[in-house]
Amino acid sequence: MRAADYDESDVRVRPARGGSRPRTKQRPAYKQAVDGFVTGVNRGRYDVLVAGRAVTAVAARELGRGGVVVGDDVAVVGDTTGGPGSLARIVRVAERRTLLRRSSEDVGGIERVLVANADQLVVVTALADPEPRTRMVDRCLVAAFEAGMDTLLCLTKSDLADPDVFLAHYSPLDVPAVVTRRRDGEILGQDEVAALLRDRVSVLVGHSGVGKSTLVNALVPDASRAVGHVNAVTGRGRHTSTSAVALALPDGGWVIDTPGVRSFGLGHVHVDDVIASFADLAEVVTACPPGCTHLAGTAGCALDTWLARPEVTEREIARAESLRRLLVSRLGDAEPEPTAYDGMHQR
Ligand SMILES: Nc1nc2c(ncn2[C@@H]2O[C@H](COP(=O)(O)OP(=O)(O)OP(=O)(O)O)[C@@H](O)[C@H]2O)c(=O)[nH]1
Ligand SMILES: [Zn+2]
Repeated sequence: MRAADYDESDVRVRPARGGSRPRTKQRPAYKQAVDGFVTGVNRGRYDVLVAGRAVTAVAARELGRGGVVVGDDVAVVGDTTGGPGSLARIVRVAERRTLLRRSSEDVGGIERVLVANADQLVVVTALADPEPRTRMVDRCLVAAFEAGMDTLLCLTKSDLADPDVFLAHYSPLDVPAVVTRRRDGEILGQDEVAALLRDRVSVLVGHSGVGKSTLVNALVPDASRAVGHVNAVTGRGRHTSTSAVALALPDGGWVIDTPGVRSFGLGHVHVDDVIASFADLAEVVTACPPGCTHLAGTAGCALDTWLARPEVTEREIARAESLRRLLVSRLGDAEPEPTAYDGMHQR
């Protein structure tokens, strides 16, 4: 959506109390609105990139609390010079292409949008030190499937452990993977990662210590400066923030780092959201009884019938098992006890 498409008629008008006639109080015309891209959120202030300038903005009240998130394409009015002390106003949020959400299990399952419009979720996992947590990886993949995002596994520290067992575990899911390792103080495989991120908006998630910062700093040469800089308006260092921040990649595209996100509450995810990412199996389960959970041994589940075919292939069995594993990972807690990944062989 371009800014030129906005005008007064786009502004949501609250219906007047006690009558059907909408309030026609003087509203600003937004013909002057310009396009922006939200790169950060900090205590009610938004960092918006407008024509290459970093602009600080507030959000119009009608957009609601949490109505603007990192990754949003917005229309902005007011002072968009980006000069010291300048403040612009976000008046409109464009329709979102994807929506990465989490539900908080503690606050009655309220769901919160984390990032808008991202193309892919990059799950960063160390092959050792710390040990990979496959359940956490599974839950990230489920969140990405629900969000409508592509997925990428980024396996770090292959200098410490062989990636083969991990890769074999995930191959039935057809999730692309890239492996990095350190040699002589240099991280190898970074160019491959950069190529997979080019011209796309990628959200990076990963547990503490997996090497995510190392990767981000290598991909975005001035990342530490961007993250550490002190906000001109609030006077606070942005590194104190735990919310997502979008960093421009030198060759095009964005990396969205999520320092506060270690897990996903998946209470908002439905069985169908997961199955939709398995076109072949989605076809099979159309024969299931209504409300089928598709878990092994569920009465009447068409997956079991399909798996019992004499001509069933090993690959089909592996895919069905992987799907069922993801469906189970959707249940349960967001923060399980850390478990060592069995079957992993360290060098
Ligand atoms: N052996 C090995 N160590 C690595 C590799 N990449 C990063 N490390 C080390 O792993 C440790 C953690 O790396 P960070 O980049 O700080 O990890 P992080 O995921 O950002 O962790 P937090 O900062 O806690 O969120 C550091 O000591 C890195 O030097 C790698 O490929 N191989
Ligand atoms: Zn079923």
